[in-house]
Amino acid sequence: MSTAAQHDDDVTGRAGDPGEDHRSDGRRAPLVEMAEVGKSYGNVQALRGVNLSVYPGEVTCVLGDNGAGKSTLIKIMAGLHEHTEGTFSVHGISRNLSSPRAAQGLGIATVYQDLALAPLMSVWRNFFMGNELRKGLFLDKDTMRRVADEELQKMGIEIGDLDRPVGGLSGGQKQCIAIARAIYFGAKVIILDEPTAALGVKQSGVVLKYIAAARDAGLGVVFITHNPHHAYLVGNHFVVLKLGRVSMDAHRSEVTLEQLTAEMAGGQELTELQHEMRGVGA
Ligand SMILES: Nc1ncnc2c1ncn2[C@@H]1O[C@H](COP(=O)(O)OP(=O)(O)OP(=O)(O)O)[C@@H](O)[C@H]1O
Repeated sequence: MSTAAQHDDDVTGRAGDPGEDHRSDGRRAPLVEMAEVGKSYGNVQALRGVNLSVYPGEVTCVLGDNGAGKSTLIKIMAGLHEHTEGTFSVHGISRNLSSPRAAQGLGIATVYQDLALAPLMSVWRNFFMGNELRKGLFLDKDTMRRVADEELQKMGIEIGDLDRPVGGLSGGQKQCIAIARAIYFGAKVIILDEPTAALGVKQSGVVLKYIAAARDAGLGVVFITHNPHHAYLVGNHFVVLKLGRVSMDAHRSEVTLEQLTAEMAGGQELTELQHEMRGVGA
C-alpha cells in the first residue's frame, strides 16, 4: 500500500496546480509516478512491481497484449481502482485516488475507446458536455460554439460545421474532439485508451498527429496500445507489460522499432522458441 505521506482524494472540479517542474535536486519532476505498484483482485494479481513515470511534453507508451494489465494500470491512474501495493504519486504527492473526479481534479483526464460522447448532440454541445456555459438562466450557445471552434482550430482539427451531430463524424475526428476537450478543461496528463485500435490507417494518422500536438503543448500523454508501429511514431518512452509485470522499459534512444516489435511479439520467449525449433529440425 501507499506510504504514510499519502493523500486521499480530497480534490474536486477542474485541474489543480500543475506543481513544480523540477525536483529540489534540479532533475525534471514527473507529473505522475508509479513505484513498485501492484494491484490484486482477490487472488488475481493483475499488476506487480510496476515503475512508470509520466513527464510533461512526452508521450509514454504502455504496450501489452490482452490480459497484460493495461486496463488495470489506466484504472489506477484514472481513479477507478485503488492500487494495493507500492506508491502512486501525482505532482510528487503520494495518492490513492478513489474516484474519477479526484483524478480529474489533479489534472488527469482519460479518453476511453467509447469516448463518452452523445452522438445526437452537436460538436460544440459535446465539447462542453457537463461544463456548459450559461448566461443567466439560459445556455450561452454563442460563446460555447465560438470557444469550441477556437480550441479545435488551435489543434488544427478540421470538423467543419460545429452544429453537426457528433454521431456523423469519423472515429478519428471523435477521438480528436475528446482530446481537445480534455486539454481545454485543464488536463495536465491525458490517458488515451487504445485510441487507434478501431481506426483505419488514415484516421489513425489523424489521431497520432493530435497525440503529438498534445505532447508539444506540454502535456504528459499516456498512450495505451497494442501497436508498436503507432507507439513508435509518437512515443518518447516505451513500457511493455506482460502478465502484469514490466518486461521492457526503454527511452526512444534505447530501442529500435524492430526491438519493440519483437518484444511485443514475444521477445526473449520467441527467440528461445525459435532456438528450440531449430533443435527439433536438426
Ligand atoms: N475486476 C477484475 N476481477 C478479477 N480479475 C480481473 C479484473 N480485472 C482484470 N482482471 C484480471 O487482471 C489481469 C489484467 O487484466 P487487464 O484488463 O488489466 O489487462 P489488459 O492488458 O487491459 O487486457 P485487454 O487488452 O484484454 O483489455 C487479467 O488476468 C484479468 O483477467
